[in-house]
Amino acid sequence: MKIFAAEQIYAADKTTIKKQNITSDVLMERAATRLFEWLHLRLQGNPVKIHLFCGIGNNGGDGLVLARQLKEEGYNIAVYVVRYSEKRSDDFSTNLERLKKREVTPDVLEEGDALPTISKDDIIVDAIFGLGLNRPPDDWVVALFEHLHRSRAFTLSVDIPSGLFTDRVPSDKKAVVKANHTLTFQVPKLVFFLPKTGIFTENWEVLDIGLDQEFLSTAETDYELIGKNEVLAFYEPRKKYSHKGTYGHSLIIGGSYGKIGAVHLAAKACLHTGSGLVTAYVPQCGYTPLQTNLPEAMVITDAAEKHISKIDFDIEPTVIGLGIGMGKDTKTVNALGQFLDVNKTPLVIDADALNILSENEEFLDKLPPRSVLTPHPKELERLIGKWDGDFQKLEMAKSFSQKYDCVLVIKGSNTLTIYDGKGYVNTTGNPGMATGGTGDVLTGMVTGLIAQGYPPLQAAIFGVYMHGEAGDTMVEDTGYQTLTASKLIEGIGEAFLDLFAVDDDVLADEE
Ligand SMILES: NC(=O)C1=CN([C@@H]2O[C@H](COP(=O)(O)OP(=O)(O)OC[C@H]3O[C@@H](n4cnc5c(N)ncnc54)[C@H](OP(=O)(O)O)[C@@H]3O)[C@@H](O)[C@H]2O)[C@@H](O)CC1
Ligand SMILES: Nc1ncnc2c1ncn2[C@@H]1O[C@H](COP(=O)(O)OP(=O)(O)O)[C@@H](O)[C@H]1O
Ligand SMILES: [K+]
Repeated sequence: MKIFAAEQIYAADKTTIKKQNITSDVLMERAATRLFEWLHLRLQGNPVKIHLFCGIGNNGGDGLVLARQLKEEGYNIAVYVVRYSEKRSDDFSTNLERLKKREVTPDVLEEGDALPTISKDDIIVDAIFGLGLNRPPDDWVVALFEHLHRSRAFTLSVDIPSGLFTDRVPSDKKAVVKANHTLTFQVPKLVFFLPKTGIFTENWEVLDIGLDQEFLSTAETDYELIGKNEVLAFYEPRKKYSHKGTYGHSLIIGGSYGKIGAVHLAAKACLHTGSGLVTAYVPQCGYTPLQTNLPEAMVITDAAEKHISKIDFDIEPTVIGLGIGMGKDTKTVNALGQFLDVNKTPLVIDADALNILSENEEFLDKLPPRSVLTPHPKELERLIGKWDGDFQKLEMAKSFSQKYDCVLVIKGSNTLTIYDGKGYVNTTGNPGMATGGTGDVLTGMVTGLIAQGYPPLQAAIFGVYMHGEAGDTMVEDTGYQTLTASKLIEGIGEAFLDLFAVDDDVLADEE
């Protein structure tokens, strides 16, 4: 699913109004009707008090239309106009008049006014600011946001939590409404997925308001949200007359004394993702544990006992996963530099190999085109330098990826894959995966996909999705705390099966 920038959404609005020959008022009515239907379906006439806080722009207009529809259905509402500006949008004004005709006159809240009492069992609808926010809210509006938060009432934000910009991180966390749920129009917003801005809404949901389909499908966007539909398009079925040679040979290079487990996890994940053959290249201390515990994998050992001192092998791998548990011993650093001088095989690079690249920038020029780099945020900072906010981070990551022609997988709660100026936002995964070794599993999975012929960008996007899906499948049995990296590997098979599972609601429709 595409993620549109605010200007593109305004453009989609305009196109829709023109092509469907409707007014902006009709579009607002349609949007707010979707909000009403969502609430009504859940509340079923429940007399709970609903406080609707409306700004003076179109986000506020949506709130007023919702208030009118709730009133008509007999709900217990209180409506406030948060008068943070003298201006009013036309559709706001039209709908204020309509509401007044239904004998609902909103309380106007201005600087210095007493704030309404809200009980924690009430519901707050936040329609204060939408996509039009262009500067931080005034202090008294921030005080209102804090008042809403202190009430602990369920907070439903319209389109976007008020105070959240679509293109920058707010400098003051208090200046944003903390939403329990956001009902966003037509398309998800990038800020829902970034670490410093995603925290302002616990959940989000898209409401289809019928914007012009042609505009939506033809517009180019900088970001895309990756779910099952997107990765299904990449999936390559296994062929009946295939053999292990068909699915590539992965070489996993890494490990050091005390960190052989990392290679074990990556090699095992690689096998579970379908690589035809897997060989591990480790220091000698890794030989016995790997041969004992992972009989499917072959093992090549370095001359050194405890760390990699030379990367030299006489096999011809399809792809190499490099760096997990490798350490940064001087000999290992030299071995990596010498290896990159001669290597032509596609690479997936993680962990200590990334740190070595950060400290030896000249190595970056030696990477084969479209190498996949999988940094967590700290490794990313070492690679691209410090950033100021998530948006600058993304711009820096895009430049880095372009400069070195690499696929950059920024790991995190919503892992973001960057390539060729575009970002792919993953939707699977859970906090149970925040535990040692899960990144090694991802390296193995992406390596295994490239071995089977997936191009590096697709392998990264698909691997990240499947890794998160494996975590989501397993966490149902283990709970967050017990979801270890080994458990994650056990979930990879389920993640593949799930790609073709028919959703329960589809089955129900057919019955
Ligand atoms: N296709 C869709 O998705 C549809 C979207 N719709 C809805 O429209 C919403 C966007 O509406 P919007 O453009 O009127 O913006 P919104 O945020 O309501 O108004 C803010 C206004 O306040 C001002 N202002 C800004 N910052 C300020 C500040 N800090 N302190 C004080 N003032 C400030 C600024 O004016 P300024 O003062 O800068 O001239 C601005 O005009 C969107 O989120 C969705 O809810 C639906 O109705 C239909 C379909
Ligand atoms: N809160 C979270 N939600 C979803 N995925 C997460 C979360 N925390 C971590 N992960 C995932 O777990 C993996 C952790 O990788 P990494 O930090 O490299 O761990 P390690 O080095 O121990 O293997 C990444 O793929 C990351 O996206
Ligand atoms: K809002």
